[in-house]
Amino acid sequence: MIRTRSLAFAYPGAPALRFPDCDVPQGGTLLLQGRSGAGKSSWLALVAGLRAPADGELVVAQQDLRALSGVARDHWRGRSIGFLPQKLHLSEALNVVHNLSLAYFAAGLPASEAQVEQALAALGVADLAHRRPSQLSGGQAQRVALARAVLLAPKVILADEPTASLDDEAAGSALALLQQAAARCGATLVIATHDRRVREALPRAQSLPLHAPVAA
Ligand SMILES: Nc1ncnc2c1ncn2[C@@H]1O[C@H](COP(=O)(O)OP(=O)(O)OP(=O)(O)O)[C@@H](O)[C@H]1O
Repeated sequence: MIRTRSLAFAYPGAPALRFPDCDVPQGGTLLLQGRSGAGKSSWLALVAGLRAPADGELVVAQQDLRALSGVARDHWRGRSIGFLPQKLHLSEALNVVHNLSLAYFAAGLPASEAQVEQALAALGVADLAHRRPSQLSGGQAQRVALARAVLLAPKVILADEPTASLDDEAAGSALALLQQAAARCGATLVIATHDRRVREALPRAQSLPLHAPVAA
């Protein structure tokens, strides 16, 4: 679940971004929509506890994020949030299994290679376990990154423009994988997008339209 009230954030020297209130139940799907610069990535960073709000209430997966700081917030994020960033951030120094294992360190948990293999198998990429990221196609890398995002059965999955630069067939399959992964964890799914194909594919999803601040 995600609940925000009067949520605001400001980059130094920039006008405040003020976000509309939002209530998404556990297991619900939210499309975070708005054109480039409207604040989608900033909203995701607030909900992931990567940035602190300048103002407002923010409750994610039953946790009031204002009550958490430092290491406690990092561990909460590692256990509660599955993040599928637009740039996948897979380390070329590590193979696929070891890339996924980093999720345990971030959450302060002991790593389990068996669980990593299960997560890869659930996304149909078990045979890629010992490859380096540069040996994966774009679609395979996205599946691996999604396996990493859902490895610890997060309460909330945040996907930043998951269909950008994908053709129609690949976009459809990325959305189906995201929905299946969220359903398996009972997670709330947030997709930040300005791709109209996402709205068409998920007609029943809640929508949170964002608007860029008007320059003073
Ligand atoms: N580090 C930063 N410092 C200052 N301003 C920033 C910073 N990051 C983003 N902004 C500004 O904050 C606003 C919201 O940016 P944000 O990246 O959240 O938008 P977005 O909707 O995700 O855009 P896009 O679809 O292009 O990724 C924009 O006006 C942007 O220029």
